[in-house]
This record gives sequence, C-alpha cells and structure tokens, in this order.
Amino acid sequence: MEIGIIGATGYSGNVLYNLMKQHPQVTAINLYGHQQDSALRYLDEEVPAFQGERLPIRPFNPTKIMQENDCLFFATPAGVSKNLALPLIDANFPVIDLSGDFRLKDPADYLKWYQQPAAAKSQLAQAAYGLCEFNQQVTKSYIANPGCYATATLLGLAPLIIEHLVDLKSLIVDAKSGVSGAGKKLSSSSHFSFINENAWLYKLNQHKHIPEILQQMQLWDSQAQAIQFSTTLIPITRGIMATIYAQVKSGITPNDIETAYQKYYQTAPFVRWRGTELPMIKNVTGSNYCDLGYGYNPTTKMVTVVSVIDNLLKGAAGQAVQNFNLMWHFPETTGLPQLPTFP
Ligand SMILES: NC(=O)C1=CN([C@@H]2O[C@H](COP(=O)(O)OP(=O)(O)OC[C@H]3O[C@@H](n4cnc5c(N)ncnc54)[C@H](OP(=O)(O)O)[C@@H]3O)[C@@H](O)[C@H]2O)C=CC1
Ligand SMILES: CC(=O)N[C@@H](CCC(=O)OP(=O)(O)O)C(=O)O
Repeated sequence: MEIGIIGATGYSGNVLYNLMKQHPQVTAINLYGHQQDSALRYLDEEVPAFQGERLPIRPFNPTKIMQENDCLFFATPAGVSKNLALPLIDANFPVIDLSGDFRLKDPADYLKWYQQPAAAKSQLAQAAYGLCEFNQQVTKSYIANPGCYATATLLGLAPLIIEHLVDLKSLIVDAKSGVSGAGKKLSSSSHFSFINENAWLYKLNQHKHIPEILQQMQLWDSQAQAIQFSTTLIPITRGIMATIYAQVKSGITPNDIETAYQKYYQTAPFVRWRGTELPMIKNVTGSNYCDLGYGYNPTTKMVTVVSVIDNLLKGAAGQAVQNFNLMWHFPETTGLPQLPTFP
C-alpha cells in the first residue's frame, strides 16, 4: 500500500513517518505540502534528524494524491484539513486526520472552542471519532484521530462512566503535558528558560479538548453535562498524565472499579490496567501504551484514576497507525512499537 502524509515536517508527522517506514503493509510513503503552488522541499532538509531521507514534499494536489495513494494522513494544525480535505471526503477517499478539524460534530462547538468557522455539518457527519478502543469497527472513510489530552482522559474515564460508577457532577480532570504537545514552533511558553524547572497551568476552562471529551462522554452517558478540566505544561519532552477525581456512587466498591476496568481493557493491546499500582509517564514513553491505575479513599469516597500516554504516540501518530490498521483490517498492533524506551 502507498500512503501520503501532509505535515511530515512537524512533530507528530515525524513520528508518523518513522512508524510508517517500518509498517510491513506500507510499500511507499509520499509527502505533500499544504499549498498547491509551494516550492519543492525535501524531508531531510526540513528535518535534520532524518538525514538521508531524501523524499520530496510535493505541492498539494488532491487529484494526484488520490491517484498515488491508498490513504492520506493530515498531521497539520487545526484549520488546514477543513479546507483541503473536501475533495477527498466527496470521493470517499480514506483519510486519517490528526488535527481537531473533524472531531466535533456541532459546527457551533468548533467555532466557539477553535475561534474559526467549522467544516459544513454534512462533512463533519462523514467523519468517525477514532478513539480506537471504543471504535473498533471502522465504517467511515474519514477518521478524526482524537486529541492527546482527550485520549488520556477518555481512556481513563470510560469504565467509570459507561458503568455508572461515579457521580458525573463530581468529575475533575487535572492533566499535565510535556512540551512536544505544542508542536515544533517556538513560543514563549516552550522557551527553555520559561518552562525549565517550572509548571504552568494554561487555558483554564478554555481548552479545546473540553468539548471533545464531553461529546464522547455524552455518547457513553447522556446525563453528562460538563467536565472540570485543566491542563498544565511541565518540563518534559514527551508524555501526558491525566489525573481523574470522582465521587464514587453509593454501594460501589473498589472491587467494582477493578472489574469495570478489566472488562473494558482485558483484551485491548494498548491499554495496560495496573490496578492500585499508579502509572508513571516514563513507563509509556516511546510506546503506544496507555497505562491506567487507581486509588480509592474510603474516607472521602473518592476514586483517583491516573492515565498516562506518550502524546506523540498514543496521543497522535501511534493512535493514527492503530486507526489505519483497524481501517484496513490489519492486526491492531501492526507497525507499532511494543515496548517503551525505558529508562
Ligand atoms: N504534538 C502533539 O503531541 C499532538 C499533535 N496533535 C495534532 O497534530 C497536528 C500536528 O501537530 P504537531 O505535529 O504538534 O505540529 P507541528 O507544528 O510540529 O507541525 C505542523 C505541521 O503541519 C504543517 N503545516 C501545514 N499547514 C500549516 C500551517 N498553516 N501552519 C503551520 N504549519 C502548517 C507544518 O509544515 P511546515 O514544515 O511548513 O511548518 C508541519 O509539517 C495538530 O493538529 C495537532 O493538534 C494531536 C495530538 C498530539
Ligand atoms: C502542550 C500543548 O500545548 N499541548 C497542546 C495539545 C493540543 C493537541 O495537540 O491536540 P489537538 O490535536 O487537539 O490540537 C494544547 O494544549 O493545545
């Protein structure tokens, strides 16, 4: 199979390219820019770490892309695919989009949280939200790959919500991310002297993953109304930790919690349930794993669930490859690294 990537010069595109190079079903990778008239560039010139990968990055041309590839990946910032993908959607061409452009079903939500107009509602309806563990049967040709914080949070929340184990009004998610989550462009908050030995809570109550998380929660339980969610930047390169707090419903025991997580993740190749052994980021870095663990406080009747992922793998390119495998009916683990890069 031949696959195309737009955005291979960015962080998640770099990781996607690297994974696809080793995917046994992929015979060729074709790279494209995001403009029709851009000058020809080469991957190894743009990404020094990829010296020797002398692949041209050709101008965007949807007709040629569909002729040359079996599937296209967008690893571009929000606001790009909603303008470029329309001919591919009209042709039902397989696309996996790492950006947020097609995740939210309601255009008004996108306008509110992304501060720009959304794609048309009819086009949004053609995309499936690709949270792999809960979207195993891929029936649509357009996959909206979930956001990194949303992936860690939703995998941690799912059994609690689907099995109605906690009071929805009590839910609080405190998430932390490494700096690569912000992409390759330099900003004042990704400056070494700003974030080194620092922790910075940003976009409080304004993060665009809030509606994404809530949309999925409401599919699991229509009573879900809101989520209290915060994001903190921490001085590591890769990794997300989402710490989830919730009041356990009357009569629910720690054993019920254990049973629920085992029920949903026992056969999931990329979710490791660690029970009361609380996970840490370094145990998943470089892998497509999401590690989950929990603690229960009998005095407050609160459960704390900890969810960790590598934002560039399970939070972006790794989950995109998982979606690719599901879409094409390859074993879900094909082409994905099994073990983290520990230590
Ligand atoms: N980083 C992460 O951990 C995660 C990222 N994502 C999503 O994946 C997508 C890519 O993110 P990431 O790899 O971090 O981003 P980067 O900023 O590192 O890379 C962006 C890529 O998109 C290209 N691009 C295309 N159009 C534009 C444009 N209008 N402005 C700027 N760049 C453009 C860039 O090309 P050029 O070479 O021209 O700069 C580059 O290849 C985003 O939608 C992001 O939200 C999702 C989950 C996690
Ligand atoms: C550390 C950091 O800045 N993280 C980014 C993560 C966003 C992301 O990558 O997700 P999307 O695909 O939804 O854009 C942020 O908080 O905006």
